Amino acid sequence: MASTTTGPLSFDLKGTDGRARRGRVTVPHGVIQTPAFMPVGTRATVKGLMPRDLKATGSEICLANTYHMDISPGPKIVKKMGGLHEFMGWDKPILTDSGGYQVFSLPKTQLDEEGVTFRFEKKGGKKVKLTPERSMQIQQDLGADIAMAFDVCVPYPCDYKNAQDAVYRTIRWLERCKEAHTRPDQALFGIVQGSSYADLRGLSAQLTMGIDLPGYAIGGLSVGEGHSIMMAMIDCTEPSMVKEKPRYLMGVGYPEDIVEAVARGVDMFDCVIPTRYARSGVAFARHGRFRVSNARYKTDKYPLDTNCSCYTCKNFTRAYLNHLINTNEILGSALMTLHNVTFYQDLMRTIRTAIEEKNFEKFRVSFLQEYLAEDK
Ligand SMILES: CNc1nc2c(CCNCc3ccccc3)c3nc(N)[nH]c(=O)c3cc2[nH]1
Repeated sequence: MASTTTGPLSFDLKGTDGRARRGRVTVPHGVIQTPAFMPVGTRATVKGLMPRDLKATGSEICLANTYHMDISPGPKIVKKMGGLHEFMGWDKPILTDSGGYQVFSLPKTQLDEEGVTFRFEKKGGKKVKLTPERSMQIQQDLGADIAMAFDVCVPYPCDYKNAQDAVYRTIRWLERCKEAHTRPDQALFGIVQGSSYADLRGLSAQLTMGIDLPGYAIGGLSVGEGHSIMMAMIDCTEPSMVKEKPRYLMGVGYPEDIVEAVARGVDMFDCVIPTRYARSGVAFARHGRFRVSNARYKTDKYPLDTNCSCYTCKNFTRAYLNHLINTNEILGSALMTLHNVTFYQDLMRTIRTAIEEKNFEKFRVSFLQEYLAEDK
């Protein structure tokens, strides 16, 4: 087993099956078995789940967001309260994003070499500037185990020149992030960009690998390009990424995206899908996803997924969840979220076992066959 330690993060590559990898990430607050799914908790909470429930899903790490935390309550308060782990009552690993991606989705943002300026409407349209240095300061105050570099994630589609400019600016900003990042117990991850251009993906990967860091993310995907371009871009990027450090595909994704990305060498994932879809009444199961709020489930006495052993599936019927979601009851969001995140974590556990047993390809084919079957 190859083990690589860079600062506060160690990565053990325990085995491979084709390009799929079975590993383990160790950071100050604990161990993350990979391939891993990281539930998104934007404002220091995974919406609808108490930390004890989040643990029950099998989640070993959760995410919080710099941009949202900067607005409320502000990093200085979180720091004063002992940092994110103390503040949110989560003693396992945490990862924070840099805020770049979030501000790009806001209207009227302005980008220049210094950083990104955006208007924050809640403060009476006050202009706020996020820079590599400021993003590092906020993330160091928040105190997550892993911090993300401040990058430029271009929308899709994007013309070649803008995508190329974003690749070079992201590298210049990564240098500034590394310079500004001094917290010894926090790992900084670089982010590879390049939009949907194979040559820019390879260039960005090589330039990013040239900056020694504990781990690296594949950014700029899951922005509307669709599954096949996403997979093609992973194929352009992954071969240039160092094998002995973790690879994190940002913002991905549906179960079918995750399974196919694991097959291409990705170790870590994050996505709002299981939590956001739960709140809108969409449940995930082996045979695909379905909207339990649909009238056909009004008298359905079965659990969401008969294979699932989560608290929701052990105690409640689809009929009851149909009722809760259709009456907008808080319990509906909580029970659906608990199930969906458990489904994702059970999928990751099955993936890890399949890689260990060297039958990941067989698992990939059989999972996709059942999950994507038309006769839902
Ligand atoms: C959904 N598709 C997608 N998401 C992307 C993100 C955000 C990933 N989610 C992180 C998060 C963490 C805490 C709270 C909320 C979200 C990206 N982040 C960065 N920095 N760079 C990207 O290129 C980039 C690309 C993405 N595509």
